[in-house]
Amino acid sequence: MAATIIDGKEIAAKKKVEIASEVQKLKELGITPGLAVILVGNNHASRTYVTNKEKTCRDLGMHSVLIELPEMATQEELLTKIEELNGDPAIHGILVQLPLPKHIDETRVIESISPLKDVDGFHPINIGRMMTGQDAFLPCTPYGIMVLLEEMGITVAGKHVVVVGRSNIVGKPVGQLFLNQHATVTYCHSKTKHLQFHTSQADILVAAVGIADFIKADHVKEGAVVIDVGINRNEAGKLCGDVAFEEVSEKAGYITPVPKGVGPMTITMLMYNTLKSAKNTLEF
Ligand SMILES: Nc1nc2c(c(=O)[nH]1)N[C@@H](CN(C=O)c1ccc(C(=O)N[C@@H](CCC(=O)O)C(=O)O)cc1)CN2
Repeated sequence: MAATIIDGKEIAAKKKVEIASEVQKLKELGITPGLAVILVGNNHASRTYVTNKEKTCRDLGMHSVLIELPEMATQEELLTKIEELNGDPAIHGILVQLPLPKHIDETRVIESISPLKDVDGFHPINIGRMMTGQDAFLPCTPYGIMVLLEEMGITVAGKHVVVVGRSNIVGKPVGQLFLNQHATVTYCHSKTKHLQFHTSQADILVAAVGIADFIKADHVKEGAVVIDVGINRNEAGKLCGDVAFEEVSEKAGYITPVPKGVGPMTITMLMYNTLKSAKNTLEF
């Protein structure tokens, strides 16, 4: 039987209505959640994401600031800008769009953002808090995946989750979030031997490798939940995920499509984190 499609666009739309309503309540108390997004250089995809972030902010009634720096901006210029935003009371969230140009040290930049405004959830303090189960800003794509499963009524506790990929942005943190919810987690990566042996045992399989159509039906257990985090272009230039959707959807129980699966949740959870940060400034 064909898999149930997890409609990320629809779930994101529902969440955004909830966020917009919370934003209105906060505005009545005199606080408008504010997000600053910094874009360095001319990466075409990054510009599209940043424009979508700005638009979503406006749609939800939030304040949004876009700071554009040229490709050749120095690391010092970027750090000075972040320092300014760290001290700006109208800004509750700061995000530096990744990837950065090669001459800029990404780790140094992420660590310069105040952990209290790190709505991307990439700062080591937020990562550490997440790992120890404390309140933290959770990275938006992994957080979005957890919300998708919750909205679909898919339980996580006791499940065997296999994550293929170990990036700092998606693979590592998503495994941790599953562990926090009492799943048994296996990480696979480019050096993993017998990949299919591992993936075919997964109750929930997360593909975050960045290779078009990498996960085939043979990698998947009958009835598994398959989460596709990939955003790739195939030889024909068509947007596609890490999962060979046509064949895998014949075997899986649930599957996220690309586009309109995990992707729309990333920006939605960014809005959620910005709202959360603004709420944190409320004095009781
Ligand atoms: N500072 C950050 N940089 C990057 C992040 C991030 O979370 N923080 N994630 C990605 C890019 N990204 C947001 O920044 C992002 C990627 C994809 C989507 C999305 O909605 N994708 C659509 C398809 C879009 C298309 O047509 O190209 C989908 O899957 O439906 C949203 C946000 C790297 N950088």
